[in-house]
Amino acid sequence: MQITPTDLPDVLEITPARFGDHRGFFSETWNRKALAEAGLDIDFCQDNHSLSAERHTLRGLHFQAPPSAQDKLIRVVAGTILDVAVDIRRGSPTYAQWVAVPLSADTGNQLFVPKGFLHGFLTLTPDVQVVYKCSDYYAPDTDGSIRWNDPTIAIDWGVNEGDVTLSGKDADAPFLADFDTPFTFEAQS
Ligand SMILES: Cc1cn([C@H]2C[C@H](O)[C@@H](COP(=O)(O)OP(=O)(O)O[C@H]3O[C@@H](C)C(=O)[C@@H](O)[C@H]3O)O2)c(=O)[nH]c1=O
Repeated sequence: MQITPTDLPDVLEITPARFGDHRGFFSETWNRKALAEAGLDIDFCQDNHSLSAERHTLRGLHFQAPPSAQDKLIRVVAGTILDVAVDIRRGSPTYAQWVAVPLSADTGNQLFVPKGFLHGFLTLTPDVQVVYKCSDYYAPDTDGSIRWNDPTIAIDWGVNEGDVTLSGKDADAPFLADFDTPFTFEAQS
């Protein structure tokens, strides 16, 4: 397993080992002990799986507010996405900054997105299936979205507004400037 920090220190790219043979490959996609030894002992309790049929489907930018905030470990089992995390922790030195990491079924790489970050992805191929682990249960009352093309965040998605497929909730999501973030930055001691 290889763990690579991104430009946002708490967002990590994780690439599990794959053992290939004449049949294909085998990979441990999550091993709690191995991740705990790397400093990520997360008590995941829910697995999610989504299918996005069209290329350039965009889901995001999502969060669940405390007390139902979620750490997420995201991977792709069919196709390729551009996976994005945005720091929305009040007082963070990287507030409103984003990272984008391509995740693909071919490489099996994963993104760890902690509490306090927005998460979203753009599909780069048709028929994309994304699976991810969450550290808290779905809580619709605390579920929220920030506009995917928020001008303050200014993510370079590489697509034009008219070219993306969005849910109604995401198309009408508020902008960051109109949003009082429920997350506070906690400096590491
Ligand atoms: C997220 C979620 C949704 N649902 C339901 C609510 C709704 O009827 C249907 C579709 O929900 P959404 O439109 O919110 O699905 P989607 O847009 O795929 O939402 C997901 O986007 C990615 C980027 C994330 O990071 C996830 O945490 C989640 O927010 O599924 C659950 O039952 N459990 C869940 O955990």
